[in-house]
Amino acid sequence: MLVLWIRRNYAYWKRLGVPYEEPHFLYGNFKNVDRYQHDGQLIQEFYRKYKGKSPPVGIYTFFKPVAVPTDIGLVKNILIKDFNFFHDRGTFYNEKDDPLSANLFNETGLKWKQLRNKLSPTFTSGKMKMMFTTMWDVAKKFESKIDEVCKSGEDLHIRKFMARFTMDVIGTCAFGLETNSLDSENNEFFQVGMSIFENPKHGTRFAFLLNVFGEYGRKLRFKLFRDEVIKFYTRIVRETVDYRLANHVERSDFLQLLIRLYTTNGEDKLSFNELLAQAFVFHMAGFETSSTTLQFCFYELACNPEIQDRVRNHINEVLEKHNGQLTYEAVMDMKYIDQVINETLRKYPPVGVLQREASQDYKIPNSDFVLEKGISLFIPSYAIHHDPEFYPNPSKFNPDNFSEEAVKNRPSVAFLPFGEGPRICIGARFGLLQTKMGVIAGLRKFRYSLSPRTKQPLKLISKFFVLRPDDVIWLNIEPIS
Ligand code: HEM
Repeated sequence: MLVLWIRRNYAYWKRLGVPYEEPHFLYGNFKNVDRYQHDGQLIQEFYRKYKGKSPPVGIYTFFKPVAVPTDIGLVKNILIKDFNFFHDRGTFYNEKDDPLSANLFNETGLKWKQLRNKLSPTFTSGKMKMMFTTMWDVAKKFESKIDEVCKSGEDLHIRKFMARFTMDVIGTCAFGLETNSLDSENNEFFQVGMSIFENPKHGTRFAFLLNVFGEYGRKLRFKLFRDEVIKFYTRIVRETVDYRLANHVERSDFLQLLIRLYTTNGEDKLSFNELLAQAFVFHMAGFETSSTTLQFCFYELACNPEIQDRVRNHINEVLEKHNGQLTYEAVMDMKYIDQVINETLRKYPPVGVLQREASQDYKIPNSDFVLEKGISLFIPSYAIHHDPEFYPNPSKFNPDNFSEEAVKNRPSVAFLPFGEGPRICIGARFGLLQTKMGVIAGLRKFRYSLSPRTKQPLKLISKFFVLRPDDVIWLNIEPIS
């Protein structure tokens, strides 16, 4: 019976006449993910093979059919124009046993929409401006810690360093907590936060399996996160909320905005678990994505000294224009850094595949194919970012890919580091700002080159979805006189 069921599932794309990749009997087309490949690179193989031949290619995660759009027009329709058909991601969560998992990223339907409306005001440019000074205080400390490493003559372990910086930024901006990870890694915040990605409860493959069997997963009481992670965040958020309410403490951070929604009696009210899940996702999504971006950015700057010099000169020129004052306006004026960060996000998008699920049948325009209700979609952002049609010589690190002219001449959805449409990353502004602060603080006074200890070429992996280098990147640092 089981074999028949599996065979029937694996005949899905053939029955519909959609070109497809032959699946492995158990894993579908995801046999090598986690072990040899990250999901973005795997999907890239299918994208390259079927682009121009069929608007979607059919694959399977385990037994579930997944459509991979290979046509940029279709990508735009799914993410933006016909979003009403594709408002959910279809990712697993289990509100009852793992409250952290019922967050904005995983929520579906009306609940997602209401939550998104409530949370969007948290991330306006006005709010970012308010957080600027707090962020820059952490960045200055980051600069002084680099100075210490520089004076010691040791190489810089770039992953840990960047993670410590972004952990402290998000710790203070999201929770109002001085996490002090830059002083020492031996604090619970850093250790537990890092463990989510270093030692995830499930690998990418198993997380995909949970997406396939969501209902059964909930019945069997599967969780996305380890018990110690759930306990830690529940305790820390509970203690901080109780303290602020009892002592009438108000701060300009994300938690304060969530507390306001928690204490209101109006329609916008959040329960404690809803508050907890959002505080958690801001923390989790907020530090690792920016930290990994900074890591790849400094790696590329070390490999491309002329670009590194150009960024440093640009910082100095803009600062001079702003009377030497590092203000929010001066940072916004540093356009070449935006180009460098965008090029980093193009080459190394932290999230290499965007997920969607069809909530109703969808006929693909100008074709006979119908994406049926319940079908998963994997938008191949990593593959699109490495497509020579949009980026000539895609393996070259070239910030000029983001000159005004170049951006104008490309479809907007050819650049998807934050996704697109109503489900675009809610924290994109914050992520970009903290990454930019890291670049400024890291580059003003120091020059970087690749240490011989760094293995080349870089091998990419993704544990728990976020792309990162498999081996440690070590950099040499020199002071700039
Ligand atoms: C460089 C930094 C970041 C990158 C590259 C990034 C990337 C992404 C991507 C690709 C998505 C999925 C979008 C889609 O499916 O269309 C996403 C969603 C999300 N991100 Fe980010 N992110 C970053 C920073 C942040 C920060 C700082 C926060 C919070 C403080 C955050 C919170 C979220 C949340 C809550 C969602 C789910 C949004 C929804 O479904 O409505 N991210 N992010």
